[in-house]
Amino acid sequence: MGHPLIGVYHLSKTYPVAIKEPGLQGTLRHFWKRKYRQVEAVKKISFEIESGEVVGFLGANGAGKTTTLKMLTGLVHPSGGQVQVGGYVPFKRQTEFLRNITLVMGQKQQLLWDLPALDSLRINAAVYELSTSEFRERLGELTEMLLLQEKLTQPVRKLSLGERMKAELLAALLHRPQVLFLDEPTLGLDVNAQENVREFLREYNQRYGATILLTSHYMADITALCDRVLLIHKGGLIYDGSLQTLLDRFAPYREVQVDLAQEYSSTELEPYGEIEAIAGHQVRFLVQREALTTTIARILADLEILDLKITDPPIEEIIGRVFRTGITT
Ligand SMILES: Nc1ncnc2c1ncn2[C@@H]1O[C@H](COP(=O)(O)OP(=O)(O)OP(=O)(O)O)[C@@H](O)[C@H]1O
Repeated sequence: MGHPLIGVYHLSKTYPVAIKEPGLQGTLRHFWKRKYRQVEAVKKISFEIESGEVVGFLGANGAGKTTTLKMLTGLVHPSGGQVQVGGYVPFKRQTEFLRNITLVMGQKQQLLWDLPALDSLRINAAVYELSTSEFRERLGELTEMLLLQEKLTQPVRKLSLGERMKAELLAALLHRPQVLFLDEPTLGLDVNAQENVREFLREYNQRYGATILLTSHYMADITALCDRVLLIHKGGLIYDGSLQTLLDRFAPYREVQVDLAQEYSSTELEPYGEIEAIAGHQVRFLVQREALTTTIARILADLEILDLKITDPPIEEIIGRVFRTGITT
């Protein structure tokens, strides 16, 4: 058996954080003699990822996802354990390693605000030493996949958030990396733009056999792209396995959102499922998966409704359940 493409073994990161005591005395003492507290952001996590996999990396705010991605890309030095990506030690930041990977952070941008994206892309092409024909060919291909045609010649500040994110992805993928680390690539985008980005990532994975590790707060991103998920909680890895198993065990219900044509009292609505929230004419129910079809049939038959939507419960809700119930496998 060969090595996995990505190997992470007992990887840890502890950040020293200076503590300041309150008041002027504290400030002076802080100045002369700092005291540090250790924050264990990532605690001895281990996992392996094979070439071509798309893996979801889930965890609540502050769980340690970004820190892990930074160790995988060599931006942060691990405090303990080992990590290799494609046979390279990320923190050495060797040119060959950097040519093979990319890191996209939804909340940070690399494109220059006042310039057309095309100008920034030319800079990237020069940094990665692409020939003119390689640049043209990749630009053409990615522009078409991302439906960005006439947008690249406009100053970035004039693009919508979704268009900007797509241009960021184009910039991050111009050197055709084989391993993509994506931190919240759909953050803040509207549903339609989220869908476009997802569709693009799926196509990129299939066309180039690229490996993707991605974090997202949107369950829809994960269900659309990932068969496998890693779940991190307070720095520790608490689940590594199929998404379906996780959903079956910890999200045995779905969320049904109904726009009612008239007002109903909660007593009238209760028989249809556990009421999560009522706001005006909108009600959200939690319904067991196996009761879903019969429940929806009853809602449609009994109530006057304008619209009905079925979604997976939010990621935070699932993580909460996993943690409360505990994983035994
Ligand atoms: N440079 C740093 N110095 C000190 N502490 C840090 C630093 N970066 C992160 N931390 C702490 O480490 C922990 C993990 O943070 P991290 O950003 O990895 O979490 P995350 O899972 O990515 O969260 P989010 O979803 O909010 O981005 C947090 O408690 C955070 O405050």
